[in-house]
Amino acid sequence: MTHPAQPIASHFIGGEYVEDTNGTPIPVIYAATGEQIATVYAATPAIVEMALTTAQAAQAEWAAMTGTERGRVLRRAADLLRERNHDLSVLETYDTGKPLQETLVADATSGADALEYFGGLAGSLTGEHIQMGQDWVYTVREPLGLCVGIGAWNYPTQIACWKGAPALACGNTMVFKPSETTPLCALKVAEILHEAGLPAGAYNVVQGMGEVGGALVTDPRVEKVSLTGSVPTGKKVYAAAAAGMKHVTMELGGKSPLIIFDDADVENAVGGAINGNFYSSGQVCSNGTRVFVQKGIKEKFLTRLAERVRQGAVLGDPMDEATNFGPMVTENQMQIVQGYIEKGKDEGARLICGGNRADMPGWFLEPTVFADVTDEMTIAREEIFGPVMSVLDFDTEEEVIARANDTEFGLSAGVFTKDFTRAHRVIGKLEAGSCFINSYNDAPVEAPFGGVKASGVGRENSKEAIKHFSQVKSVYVRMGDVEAAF
Ligand SMILES: NC(=O)c1ccc[n+]([C@@H]2O[C@H](COP(=O)([O-])OP(=O)(O)OC[C@H]3O[C@@H](n4cnc5c(N)ncnc54)[C@H](O)[C@@H]3O)[C@@H](O)[C@H]2O)c1
Ligand SMILES: O=CCc1c[nH]cn1
Repeated sequence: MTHPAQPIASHFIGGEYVEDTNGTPIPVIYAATGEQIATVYAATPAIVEMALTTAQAAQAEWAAMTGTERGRVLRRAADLLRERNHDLSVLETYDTGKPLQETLVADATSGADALEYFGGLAGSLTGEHIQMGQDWVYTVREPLGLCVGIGAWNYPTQIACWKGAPALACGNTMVFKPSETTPLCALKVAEILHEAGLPAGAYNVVQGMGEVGGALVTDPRVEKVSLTGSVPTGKKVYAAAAAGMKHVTMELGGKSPLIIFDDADVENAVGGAINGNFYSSGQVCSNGTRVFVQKGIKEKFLTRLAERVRQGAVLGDPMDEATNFGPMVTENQMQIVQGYIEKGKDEGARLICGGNRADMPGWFLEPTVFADVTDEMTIAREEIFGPVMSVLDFDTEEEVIARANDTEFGLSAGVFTKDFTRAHRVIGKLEAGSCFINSYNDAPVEAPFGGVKASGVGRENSKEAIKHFSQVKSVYVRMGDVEAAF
């Protein structure tokens, strides 16, 4: 019998599902059991061509609609996502393995927020009037044209919406390629957008690995590439886009610092460290995986952290809403993370809790905390993308700022302290794009999201995203005669 997660077809192009079984088969494995629940086929060159031609052809009609009309479609799609949140969350859980307790509140709901927010902004996209004596200049905010979105596997619905919503609000069309690991959810986003009234072809989904992504990025018809992925992929995609002088948004990896001062509320700091390391089993780009704890509260912090992790983490069937900690997305990702745990032990970090594969089917790892981690250790330098928290000690504010910034990454950073003067002073000196004070990992659509340094270029969400999916035309208008030299 066909599994309920099996999509109607692999791709969504021109407002309908499209299949081409000549592409490489991509098995979809449910991470909680290891069972194959669906198969999709990577896009062939013919499918890539169909998607690009269709999206390019749809752009003029979509851009010609008023912003209010475009916004109405996006807001209708947001309503549909919310109405169908339960089914979409179940699908997200099948796609990623993340527990339903999480997907019910963080995935289709976050996608709906993006569609609602950018739908609301679409009618307000205006230019400026600049008076120049009698003459004047006006500016027009124009769409870029055909945009490509490429997703990572940790938030398949959210990423499809975070890229699609601002692109469409500005009058662009999109071809979106989900991660080959989680190909299911973006198809539903495309289906719902068209059900909400999007013109056929304005948002298309094609499946495939890096090769398909590469074909999309290098196509001369594409004006903009928005990637969510790792730093190595980001460097390749940015270079390929630059060769065609394309606009880019790069949402890449991190190794973010979370700094906890002696005066912090310990329970809140522990809560922040848990949210910053164990949500989605640690598979979150912005995670604060280097937890710097000032020496005065170190042992108190570690004791409460270990108690809360041991007593609170419920590993189990992700479809059971009592489960709050799911498996790694793939067996391969689990093995990568296991390798880092072994490195942590070998390099002398002190294991506080976890450290093992859980004794159950699927790719489950225990939430793991290392203490006495030093800056040179591999687990303190490389993005692990799994449930492994490194706790490092520090003495002074100046010292911790320098150590926090000593990384190629710059996605996020957090500070816990009761001294708000210090909180703002420290945040002001941290090299990171998305920061938190006495909190961690909040990502509302109203706030810009993105990194500095190797963690990325551009911003998603908020009004900032509009700037990254549109360009400004300026028009000088002379009201009098033209003076010329001859
Ligand atoms: N900053 C953010 O917003 C954010 C959010 C989620 C995940 N991430 C990062 O994503 C990474 C995990 O996701 P992943 O393993 O899927 O990343 P990845 O870099 O392996 O793949 C990301 C996407 O790029 C595609 N791709 C690979 N090579 C390509 C090429 N040459 N040309 C075009 N496309 C190509 C993949 O098929 C996939 O769809 C982590 O580093 C994580 O930090 C960042
Ligand atoms: O994984 C990165 C994007 C994100 C952060 N918080 C929620 N989604």
